[in-house]
Amino acid sequence: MRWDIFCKVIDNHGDAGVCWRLARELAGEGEQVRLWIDDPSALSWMAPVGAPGVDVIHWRDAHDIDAARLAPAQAPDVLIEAFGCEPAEAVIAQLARAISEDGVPRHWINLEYLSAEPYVERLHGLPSPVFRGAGAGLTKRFFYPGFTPATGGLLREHGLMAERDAFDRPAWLAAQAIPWGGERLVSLFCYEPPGLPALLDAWRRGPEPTLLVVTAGRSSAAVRSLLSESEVGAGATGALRLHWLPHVPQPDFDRLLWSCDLNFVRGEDSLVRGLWAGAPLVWQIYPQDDDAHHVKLGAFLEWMDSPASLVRFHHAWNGFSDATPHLPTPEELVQWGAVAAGARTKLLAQESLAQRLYRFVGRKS
Ligand SMILES: Cc1cn([C@H]2C[C@H](O)[C@@H](COP(=O)(O)OP(=O)(O)O[C@H]3O[C@@H](C)[C@H](O)[C@@H](O)[C@H]3O)O2)c(=O)[nH]c1=O
Repeated sequence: MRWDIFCKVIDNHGDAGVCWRLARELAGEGEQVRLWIDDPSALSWMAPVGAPGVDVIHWRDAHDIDAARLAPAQAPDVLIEAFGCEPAEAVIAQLARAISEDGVPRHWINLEYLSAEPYVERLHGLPSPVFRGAGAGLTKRFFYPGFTPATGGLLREHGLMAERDAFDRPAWLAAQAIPWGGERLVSLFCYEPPGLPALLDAWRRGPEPTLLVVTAGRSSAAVRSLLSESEVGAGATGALRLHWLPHVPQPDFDRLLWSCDLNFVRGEDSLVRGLWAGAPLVWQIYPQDDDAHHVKLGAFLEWMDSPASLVRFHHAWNGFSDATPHLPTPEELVQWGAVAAGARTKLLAQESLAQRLYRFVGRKS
């Protein structure tokens, strides 16, 4: 089938990250995928070598499409609109014309944001008639990723767990030049978490040595802003050593999470990757103006069966409470790890997002 995925980059890397993973996975299943994206710059490090079967096209090139001159077979079988981004009219026109001409079932899907809130099960799959523009008269359907069987599920490639099981941690760390000496290894991917200064301070004071692998971009800027020049230069402060990771391709980002004893993730895609890693994780949720993210975080923590210590830590890390995050004790880390592993087991018993997407469009995976 032909799949057209439309992606508008709003901010950060989640829009491109989710769309790229989906495109790559569908192409891996033998699909023809065009990923239309208005700002492909992040793909230069996220996916530097691309993927067979995925054409990345700049959104503006859609203006050159003359829908009236294209055969229906050139229209998408499935048009995926990521996060309500309103795909290019020319491709919608192509879809509409093909539907009217060849009678082949075609689909327009609005891929939504991930949440563990109950509304996701209610809204997943609902139709939304289109009244305006080139698509007037068509119906799109909502596809909500989620954590339960009644939702659209989570992106998970075939064979991911086998790869994770065969993963050689010391070899990968050495290949990335991450100078791990056997100490507690922690990854940091975040915005500017209110709990960061307290946590850096706690790591600095010990009691055990920690190597913090700081990802590129906002995470690294946030940490650097809290250290002195000499600490940044030395890459160390007290019991804490720091490694500044450059932007790495998505598969290496995943391997970073597989390597660490504790992962700090943010947004949407890295949360899912943290769940597949199965190690203790702490999530900085993408903040929303109306504080809707408070409820969203609560729903996720509840779905995870999080113990009180993990809930408290999340509230402090995200600034929902005045408390400062304390270093998790070894016992707490064990408990958080058990919770993460349990969550992963629950998810692995379910179909992946791509498998559910196939059923959604009436195909077997
Ligand atoms: C740091 C780093 C990230 N990545 C990838 C992993 C993920 O695919 C992507 C980061 O995406 P996220 O984890 O979702 O976090 P994010 O904060 O970048 O994206 C956010 O963007 C907002 C607009 C959305 O509303 C949020 O829900 C969220 O998706 O970047 C790499 O591939 N290499 C790297 O070195």
